[in-house]
Amino acid sequence: MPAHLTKSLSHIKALRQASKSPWLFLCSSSYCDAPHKKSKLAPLQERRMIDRFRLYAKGGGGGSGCTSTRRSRHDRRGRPDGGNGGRGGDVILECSPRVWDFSGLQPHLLAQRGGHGSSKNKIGTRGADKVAQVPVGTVIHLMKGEIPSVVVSHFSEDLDPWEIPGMPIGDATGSDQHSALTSLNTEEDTGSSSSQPQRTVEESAGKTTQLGSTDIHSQSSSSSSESCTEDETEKKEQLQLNVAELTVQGQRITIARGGEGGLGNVSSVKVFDDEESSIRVGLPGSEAVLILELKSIADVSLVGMPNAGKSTLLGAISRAKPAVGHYAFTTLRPNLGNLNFEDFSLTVADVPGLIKGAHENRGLGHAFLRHIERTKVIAYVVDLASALDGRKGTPPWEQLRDLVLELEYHLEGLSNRPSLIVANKIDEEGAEEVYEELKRRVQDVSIFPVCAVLEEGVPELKTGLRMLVNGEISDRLRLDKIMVD
Ligand SMILES: Nc1nc2c(ncn2[C@@H]2O[C@H](COP(=O)(O)OP(=O)(O)OP(=O)(O)O)[C@@H](O)[C@H]2O)c(=O)[nH]1
Repeated sequence: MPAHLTKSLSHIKALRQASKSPWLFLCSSSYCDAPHKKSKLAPLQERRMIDRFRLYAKGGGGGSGCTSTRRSRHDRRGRPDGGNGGRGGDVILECSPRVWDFSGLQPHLLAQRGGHGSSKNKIGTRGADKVAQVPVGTVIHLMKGEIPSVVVSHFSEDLDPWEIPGMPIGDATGSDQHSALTSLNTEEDTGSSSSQPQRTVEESAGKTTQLGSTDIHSQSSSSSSESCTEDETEKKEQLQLNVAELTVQGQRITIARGGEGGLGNVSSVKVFDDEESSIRVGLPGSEAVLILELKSIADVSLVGMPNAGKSTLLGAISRAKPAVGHYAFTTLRPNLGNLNFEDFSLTVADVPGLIKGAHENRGLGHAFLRHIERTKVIAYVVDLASALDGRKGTPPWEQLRDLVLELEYHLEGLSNRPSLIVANKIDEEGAEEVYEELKRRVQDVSIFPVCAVLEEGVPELKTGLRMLVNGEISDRLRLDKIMVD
């Protein structure tokens, strides 16, 4: 036996012997455990969401048709009885609230190919669809391939007798479904979105509908340009079309279609010999390369520094139950809550805390600045008590200045939308004076003093939010209206 092996064997024997002694056993077991101990990962890195994802999808190829002849004693020449090949499966994206980002997605989605036809007229089996779940608020940019098509059959709600599947529907569900999959601008024709003609989508297994003309908000076009400036490589690859948005639970779109199966010789299609083989072979599935981008969709975003009390506030104004903690970045994902009025409801997103330098991807950075892009109204939440009693926090007016700057650095004009200020933690000692000072230093925008914990000032705030979303008031927080020392 080679010398080094003898040496290691004797080492193992020594360890075994040592483990019989209780003292040494403790030592050896702790030694053995060491490599299994989970290394402590930085929590933010560990849970950083994936909000952009490049996806390749390919539909399953069609199965081949069969060439077969059935002969019998009575029919010596025989009759063709080869069945057609089965159709390949589709690749489908399904909108689901169970997933929050794209971390669970595979970069290559391939659907199953169709089965081959066989004798006795048997048609090949249809290839299984590949269904991948994507979060609510997924925007799809197309780099290569066909425009995705809506799968209508998936919607579980029963249709009313007067509704025809696939027709544009006037009610809320229908309009949601309709607006959810709208063709967006190409980069080249940004700005001409509203005048784009209606696009018809090719039929996909008899389950497709027409895509409506685009009515995409200016934010989408700005986001497309923003996303491109952000990633140079994508720019080179020429992101040609931003094609769809998935906003309603259960929506499905086909991003790559399965190929049709080849014809069996039982089909009464006359073919010449040289065409024979090509017509029998199933067609390949379509291919697509997509960029998925996640943006949550809400009417109002609560924007504030970490620990300002945004999650507590969301819980106070809606039925949402976000995690609340006295440490920064308790919120790692935007929480959504519904604010219901008698005749109206609006969605509020609690966006994770922004810090100085968020536009350079500090803190939770870009991921959440993008969520703000998709909200109509901004509610700036400031902590009145952050600089009280010798605490080293930032006074509310400075918090506001930093927040506006971060939004503007991220995307010019992002802060220029209807806004209000929530002056939170009014219950703390000395907060009243800070609130008075805040009113003096910040002008032209409504300030609502609130104690989120005790739900004080919440009804007034709700009314303010409603009026902003409805467009009854349109205050904006402007940098030159914030007085900082
Ligand atoms: N005194 C007082 N404390 C509050 C109030 N609202 C929230 N807090 C406390 O402030 C701390 C932070 O609250 P969160 O709601 O987690 O703050 P957040 O802004 O969501 O924090 P991030 O998730 O880091 O962005 C918690 O300890 C809350 O209990 C309030 O009105 N008064």
